[in-house]
Amino acid sequence: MTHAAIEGSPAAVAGPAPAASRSADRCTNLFGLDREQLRARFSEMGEAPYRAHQVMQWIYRRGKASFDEMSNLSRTLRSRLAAQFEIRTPELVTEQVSADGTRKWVLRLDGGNAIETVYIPEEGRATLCISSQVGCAMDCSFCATAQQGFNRNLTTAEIIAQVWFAARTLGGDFQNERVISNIVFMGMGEPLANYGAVLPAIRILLDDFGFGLSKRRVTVSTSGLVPFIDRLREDVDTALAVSLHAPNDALRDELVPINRKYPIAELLDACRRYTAGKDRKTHIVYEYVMLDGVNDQPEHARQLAKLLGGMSAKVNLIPFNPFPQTRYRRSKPEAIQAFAKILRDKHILTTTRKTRGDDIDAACGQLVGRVQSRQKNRLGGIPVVVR
Ligand SMILES: C[S@@+](CC[C@H](N)C(=O)[O-])C[C@H]1O[C@@H](n2cnc3c(N)ncnc32)[C@H](O)[C@@H]1O
Ligand code: SF4
Repeated sequence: MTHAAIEGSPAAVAGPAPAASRSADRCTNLFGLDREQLRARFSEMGEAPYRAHQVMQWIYRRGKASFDEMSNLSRTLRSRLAAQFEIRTPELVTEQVSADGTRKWVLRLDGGNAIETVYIPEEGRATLCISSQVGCAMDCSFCATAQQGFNRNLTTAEIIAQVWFAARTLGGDFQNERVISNIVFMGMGEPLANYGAVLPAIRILLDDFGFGLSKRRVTVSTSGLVPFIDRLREDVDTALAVSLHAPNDALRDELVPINRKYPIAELLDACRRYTAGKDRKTHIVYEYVMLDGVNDQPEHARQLAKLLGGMSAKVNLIPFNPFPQTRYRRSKPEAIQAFAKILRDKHILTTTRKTRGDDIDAACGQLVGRVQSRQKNRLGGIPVVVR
C-alpha cells in the first residue's frame, strides 16, 4: 500500500487508472470506456470504429445491457464482444423513497463496499446526485461521509453505472424523456481527488447518454483541490460548486481541513481563473453549510460578502443535515434569513437550499454507504488519499 499526499502533481491524487482503461483486461466493463477508448478497442479487434458508436447507443440511448439485444450487430460480432467485454449493472442493496419523492439507492460494489446515489425530482428538473469515492479522506468535520473514512476511489465504470441504473430504474426512455436533467457530483467522496476516473465519466455523460446533458447541467462539487479546478476547466469545463463553508482561514481550517493545503485566497484565485472570460451569468456556486453558532453570525456574512464581492458568485446556504454523533446543530431559520439578507444587500446572489430527502438520510452530507476496512490517513493534518 502506498500513501499519495495531496501535495505535488495532480496525478498523485488521481488514483489508479480505472480498470476500464487497462486494455489488457479480458473482460472490460463497458460502462468504463468513453467513446475514444471504445473506438480504440474496436480498432484493436479489427472492427470498424463506427460499431463502437452503435454499441454505445444501445447502452446509453436505449438502456440495454445485453449484447444479445444489439440487433444491428452481427451474431459473430456480438459473441466477440461478449468474450471481451461485460456490461456490469450494479446490484441494488436497498431503495428508500422519501415523503418528498427523493429516492435513495444503496448499490453494492466489489469487496463488500456500498455507495449511495440519490434522485431528487423537483418542479422543472430532476437531479441525480452521484458518488465518486467509497467514503472520503477529506475529513470535513460536519460531513457524515467523512466519519466513514476512506476506502477507495470508484472506477469510471462504477460512476457511470449509477447513472445508467437510475435511468433504468426510473423507467424512462433514455432518449425521449428527461428522466434526469442534471447530474451533480455531490454524493459520497471528493470528485477531484478521483480525477482520473471522474474525467472520463463526465465525457461519457456529456457525449453518450441520451438525456442530452450539456456541461452546464453536470456539476462537480469540490472541497477545493486547486490544481484540479484548473484541470477541470481545461478538460471539460463543467459547472462548478465549491464547498466554502467559512469566510476566513482559521474557521475553514477547522471545518474543511484541505484548506490548510489550499487556503481561501488560493482557492478563490482558482475560481477566478475558472470563470475568466465567461459570460457573467456563469457563476460558481459557493456552498455554505449553516452551523448554529459556528459560521452563521452576521460578522461571518459580512466577511463572506467582502470575499466574494466582484466575483461571478452565487452562494447556496445549506441548512446543516444532522447525523448521529455530530457535535453540530442546524442554524435557526432566522439566522439563515438574516445571513442571506446581509449577502443580498451586498448584491451577492444567494439561495437557501431546500432540504430534500432528510427523512431517509439522503440529504447533503448524510450519505454513508458501507465503507469496508477504512483507510483514512493523515499526513501532517492534511488528509491523504491511500491507494
Ligand atoms: C457530500 S459533498 C460531496 C462533494 C464534495 N466532496 C464537496 O465537499 O463539495 C456535497 C455537499 O454536501 C455538503 N455537506 C456535507 N455534509 C453536510 C451536512 N451534514 N449538512 C449539509 N451539507 C453537507 C458539502 O459541504 C458539499 O457542499
Ligand atoms: S464534504 Fe465533501 S470533501 Fe468534505 S468529507 Fe464530505 S464528501 Fe468529503
